[in-house]
Amino acid sequence: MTDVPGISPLPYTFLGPEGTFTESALLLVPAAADAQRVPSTNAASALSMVRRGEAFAAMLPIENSIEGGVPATLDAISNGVELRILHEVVVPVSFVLVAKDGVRLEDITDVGTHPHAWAQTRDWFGEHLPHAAHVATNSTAAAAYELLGAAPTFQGAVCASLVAQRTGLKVLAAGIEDNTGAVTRFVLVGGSEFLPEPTGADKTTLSIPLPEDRPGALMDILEQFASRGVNLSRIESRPTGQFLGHYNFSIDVDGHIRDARVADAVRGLRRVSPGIRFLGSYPRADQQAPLIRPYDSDEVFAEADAWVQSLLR
Ligand SMILES: O=C(O)C(=O)Cc1ccccc1
Repeated sequence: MTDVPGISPLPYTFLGPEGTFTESALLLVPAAADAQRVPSTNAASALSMVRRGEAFAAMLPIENSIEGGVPATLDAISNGVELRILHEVVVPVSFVLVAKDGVRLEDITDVGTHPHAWAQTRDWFGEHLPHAAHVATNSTAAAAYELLGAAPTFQGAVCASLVAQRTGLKVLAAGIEDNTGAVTRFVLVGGSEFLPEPTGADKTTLSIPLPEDRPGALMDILEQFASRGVNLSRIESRPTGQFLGHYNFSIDVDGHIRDARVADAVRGLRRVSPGIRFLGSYPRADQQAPLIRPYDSDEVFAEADAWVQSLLR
């Protein structure tokens, strides 16, 4: 495994088209801001580009503080050829409602946007356009561009103000997010040959199939983290699609796979759920170092290992 190279000859891809919040997040990564960037239609096609070696890495939204995980991203990284999260970016987002010239607020019956943008503006629409129906699009910018197409299926779109500026669409309302403190987390996903170096403030993402349908199965998973003092910062279940009641747990924990306590938890998880996927260890956006109990430090793990080895000699 190698550290992430600074410069790549391959392009970066992102949930497009141009003007998505995901593109703005990608531009915050210095190496990507200087590289070629190619939009993808959805998470699955972005990751296919990486898997085929046509893109170095893909930037995708993974979670926000209002609606939780982004299912399309969680599913696309948990299935198929293994990939690694290399980097995360956390940004606040603000939305505008746009329409073509001449369309008034009261003319809007249907609104196109990404499901997470709709979830973050629900109260505003409840108050100002209570009868408006949501039409789901692959991204916010895709909705805005559809308004300019031949046969839009909605009259209004929720997107970034940047898209309104670029397209000339009229802003009918700005700052329509219900919660001004809401943030979205984006991840840069690359090939499984990369592993960013530990920084002391890292995150590890895992996808763990619930081993079998029996009492305590989830407890067995969680116990692996608890007993090594590994803190969870996100846990979500997604159906595997195989049969009803079969779930993958998508989990973020504090720490790097090179931290002894995280590696030991992952070893335990491999025994409990052999289908576990390691989806990467990467620096935390907020640079917050975790609290580690004295007996969960690398040194104490190493001492315990050495002691057992000495017993076997
Ligand atoms: O659709 C976009 O612009 C995206 O980048 C996805 C998204 C949607 C809503 C909030 C944050 C990101």
